Amino acid sequence: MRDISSVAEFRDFMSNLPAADDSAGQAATERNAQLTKPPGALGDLEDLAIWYARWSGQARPRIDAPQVVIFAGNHGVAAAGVSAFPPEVTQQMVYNFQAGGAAINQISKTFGAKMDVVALELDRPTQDFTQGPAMTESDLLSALQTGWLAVDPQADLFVAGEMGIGNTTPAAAIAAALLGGAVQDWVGRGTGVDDAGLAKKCSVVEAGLARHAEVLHDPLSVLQALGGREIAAMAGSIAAARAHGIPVLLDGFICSAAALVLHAMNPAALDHTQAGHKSAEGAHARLLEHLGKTPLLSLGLRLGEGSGGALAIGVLKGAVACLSGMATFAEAGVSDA
Ligand SMILES: O=C(O)c1ccc[n+]([C@@H]2O[C@H](COP(=O)([O-])O)[C@@H](O)[C@H]2O)c1
Ligand SMILES: Cc1cc2nc[nH]c2cc1C
Repeated sequence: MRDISSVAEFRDFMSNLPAADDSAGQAATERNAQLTKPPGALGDLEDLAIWYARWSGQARPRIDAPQVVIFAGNHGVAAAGVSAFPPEVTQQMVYNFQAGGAAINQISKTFGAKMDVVALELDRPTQDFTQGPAMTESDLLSALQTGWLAVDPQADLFVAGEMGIGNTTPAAAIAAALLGGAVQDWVGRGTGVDDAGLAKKCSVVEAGLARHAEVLHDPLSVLQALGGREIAAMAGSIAAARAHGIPVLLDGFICSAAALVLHAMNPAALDHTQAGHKSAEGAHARLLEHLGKTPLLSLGLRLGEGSGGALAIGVLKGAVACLSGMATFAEAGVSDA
């Protein structure tokens, strides 16, 4: 599928997802067993490389063209005082990404990833979700499409990142809506709000859940009612990567909330993804548990902008280089056990 032309078509795609390439996975598993190391000595790197083989469809894969995309969006709820920073920082950081001055520019460069920045109508924030749906259906579709089209079909690895002042609030609202539990368990300090800010975030999320109670059973309606453009774009991009056969590294809490929407639509939706890292935003660990994902890194990051996902490119590249580049016992003349 080259594009999505309606929300219904997206739903259809999500219920008919492409499968992994089991024969590439099988060949990679057999090769891994012959490599010059004690069985299992590369630990989680072995399963990681085999996972990449299955989802890239290459028995002896290489990672040469990773792509990081940062989706930026603005949020009506930001006006309610839910962030430690003012909303204009979203646009200012977009300029910083474009000028090469942000953390993600340095991390992408370090791991040989191309980086794209996609700003989604920053001068038209979503509606405050305590007052009405954050997005119209047409806003939702347009953000899903923007995300879908941002994925370079030639990329061999994709990292979904975001920038959006206030967006830990919609991310928490999505998680609370789809997974239940106490709102406080999903709300955290984001960019560093104080106790009053934290209490405000909880009441905003409570009000959003109450306002949209009738649509909470449907994941895409939750995304429309409580989400944001960059969150919907990340969801669209993760789905597009599946369509193109491109494995994905997820980033932090907001990226994982976008991924959760897809997972709620189809429990197999994230099989082509790995959690790049566990963020310091407290609810991220809980969210990853629900998604059944073990993070590759846990470095206390709470930056967003794809940073944790992009750092994990290094780990995945190392895993794949070992699988594909190591000699076998027979090739190296090393005695097998
Ligand atoms: O990725 C994370 O887990 C993460 C945790 C806390 C904050 N952030 C970033 O900080 C912004 C959202 O924080 P806030 O306080 O404005 O909701 C947004 O630009 C995110 O990229 C990101
Ligand atoms: C400065 C700044 C940089 C960011 N990068 C991602 N989210 C961010 C939030 C702020 C406030």
